[in-house]
Amino acid sequence: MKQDMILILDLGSEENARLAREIRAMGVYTEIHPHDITAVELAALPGVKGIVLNGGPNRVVDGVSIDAGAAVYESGLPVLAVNHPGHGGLAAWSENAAEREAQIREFVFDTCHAEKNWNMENFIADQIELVRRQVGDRKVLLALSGGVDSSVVAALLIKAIGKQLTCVHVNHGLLRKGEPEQVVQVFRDEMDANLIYVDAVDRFLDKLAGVADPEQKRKIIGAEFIRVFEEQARKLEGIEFLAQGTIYPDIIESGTKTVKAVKSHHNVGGLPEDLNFELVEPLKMLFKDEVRACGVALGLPDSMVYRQPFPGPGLGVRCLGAITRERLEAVRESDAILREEFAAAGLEGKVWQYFTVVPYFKSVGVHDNARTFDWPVILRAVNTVDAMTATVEDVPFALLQKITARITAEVKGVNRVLYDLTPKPTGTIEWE
Ligand SMILES: Nc1ncnc2c1ncn2[C@@H]1O[C@H](COP(=O)(O)OP(=O)(O)OP(=O)(O)O)[C@@H](O)[C@H]1O
Repeated sequence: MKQDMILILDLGSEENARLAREIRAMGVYTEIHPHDITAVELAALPGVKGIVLNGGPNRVVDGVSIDAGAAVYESGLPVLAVNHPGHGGLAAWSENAAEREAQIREFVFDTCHAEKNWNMENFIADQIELVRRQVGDRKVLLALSGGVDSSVVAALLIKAIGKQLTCVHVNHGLLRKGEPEQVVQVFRDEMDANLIYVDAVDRFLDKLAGVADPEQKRKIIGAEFIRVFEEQARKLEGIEFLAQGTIYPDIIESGTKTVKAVKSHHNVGGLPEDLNFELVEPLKMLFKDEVRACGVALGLPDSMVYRQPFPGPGLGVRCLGAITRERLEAVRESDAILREEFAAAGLEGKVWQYFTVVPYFKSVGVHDNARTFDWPVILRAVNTVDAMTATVEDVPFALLQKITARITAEVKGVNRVLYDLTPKPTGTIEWE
């Protein structure tokens, strides 16, 4: 490993992740570890130059105050205690941004003498080496959605182990226009990966036929995905590893007391035990913006690396109620027009998330002097910082009119366009 590291020990502070990002932004690598790290574990971490004990009110659990073990205080490494009474250090990080930065810099550079050697090039070189060491000449399987995380894992592993990696992309019919094609083009054609493309559209849509309940729809999509992926995995011989796009927030977001509670929501969970894979998770120490930077450094297209968040069940939750192929096409086509027009208007990357929804009722319209009875398309465009609350984008009226004209002219079965003006709360971002 080529990097110096500042270790942040988790005493329950909610701002560990923020601090870790701030230090990384200064060019020094950080990791967050549980407060009860042992001397052996500590010695096994490469390049540690100093330790921050980030305290705060949460370090008292059930009346008992958590503290780091003797290993930390006896390590001989510089230790900065913050908001951790009885241990000196700082009473608190400053509220003032410039002062806070100065406090961090003083510890990282003046006290610990850490070097600024955290960058994507070093990270990628290190991960390639680690993956090669872990995998040897054996084989790895990856479920590749075309989303940011699994795409970056794929690009990294192709670099590290080439054809020892097999990627499986499942087209369940609920992806956006052009996405399955882009996965094939980028990974099979341009990066020469072993890519298995599974056309499971009929399977998914048949299973979903007549199912109107949103929760039920999500469950069916999730369960069917596991089934399809498992079938593919069983057909392949000699695979010992499963690669996953686990990222750092997946690991630390639940860690108020300790980071040991690794969340499994990101995993291709639910695979039968007898498949018995060992995991390869090369992005598990990266924050989302670092994952994107890694993707760019590996040569992935911007449209893949900067794509807006997309729900796991895909367009299935935007084709309201029981999914039909016709309405699903109306969602896909109208979504493509919305994305095209937002990009042309310079809103791509500025608006957090925007998409279209097609409900299951129809309304009367007129086209070429004839009566129509077709669906409406609902446009949604929102901004949010944390997805807990969201505001509605103030889209220029002329742009809304242009999008309306295109959708009603180009999308089959649609005769009306509506704009959703509801912030969150009271409306959620997605409709289902
Ligand atoms: N259509 C698909 N084909 C293959 N793998 C998929 C597909 N959909 C999801 N996966 C796998 O399941 C994981 C979790 O999917 P989820 O929809 O929650 O996306 P995510 O957490 O945003 O990750 P990503 O950015 O890779 O899509 C993905 O990382 C990928 O490995």
